[in-house]
Amino acid sequence: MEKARAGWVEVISGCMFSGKTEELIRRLRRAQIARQQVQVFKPLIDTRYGLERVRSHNGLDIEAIPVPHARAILDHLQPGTTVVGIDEAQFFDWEIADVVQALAERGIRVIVAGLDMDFRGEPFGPMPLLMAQADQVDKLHAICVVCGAPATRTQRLINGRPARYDDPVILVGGSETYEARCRRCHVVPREATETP
Ligand SMILES: Nc1ncnc2c1ncn2[C@@H]1O[C@H](COP(=O)(O)OP(=O)(O)O)[C@@H](O)[C@H]1O
Ligand SMILES: Cc1cn([C@H]2C[C@H](O)[C@@H](COP(=O)(O)O)O2)c(=O)[nH]c1=O
Ligand SMILES: [Zn+2]
Repeated sequence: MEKARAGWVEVISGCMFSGKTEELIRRLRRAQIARQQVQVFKPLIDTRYGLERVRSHNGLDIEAIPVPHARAILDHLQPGTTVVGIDEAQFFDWEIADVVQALAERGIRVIVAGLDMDFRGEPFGPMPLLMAQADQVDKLHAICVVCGAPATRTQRLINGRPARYDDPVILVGGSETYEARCRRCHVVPREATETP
């Protein structure tokens, strides 16, 4: 008996503005050109660019299905789908790792994009687990807006000042609240006395 085609998991990670969504869309478009059947999912929490699209900071976009939790991806999966894209994976519950594994076991190529670290520089949600279980991981860099070096961190600014360590982890937003920064220029005050 012929063995089923093996699936594959790719993770595209990095800080905000590093080109994760751009790269996700590039890979998905190439898959469509290759006549693969593609489905794209995103967490319902991210409503920045309209409900049913994933969009990059420089305006590329692709149709996407918003889902309230990871398991719902399996409910929406169509029988002929061969490639699944998932954006903003850091916002999903931990079950996303099992869902991604299950898709790969069904022979599907899964391409996941998400923030590796939150604004504090700490691992973000299920991303470390997804990265550990992936077949391929690409960590992208942005440009530090302060010094021009490669950026690996995301700076959160509240009223123009660095957000403090005890701020809530989840705050949906774009360039009005976040900047790409290198390790040296990234600031997260821990103590009240450190805030100007
Ligand atoms: N500091 C920055 N460094 C690099 N690209 C930036 C920066 N600020 C804005 N951009 C724009 O953001 C685009 C990447 O957007 P996107 O793919 O949505 O990133 P991500 O999904 O990683 O947040 C770049 O091609 C560039 O046009
Ligand atoms: C660092 C950080 C980011 N977020 C939010 C802000 C945006 O809505 C997304 C990231 O989008 P992108 O496609 O990577 O540009 O995540 C957050 O909620 N908490 C954080 O610490
Ligand atoms: Zn810098």
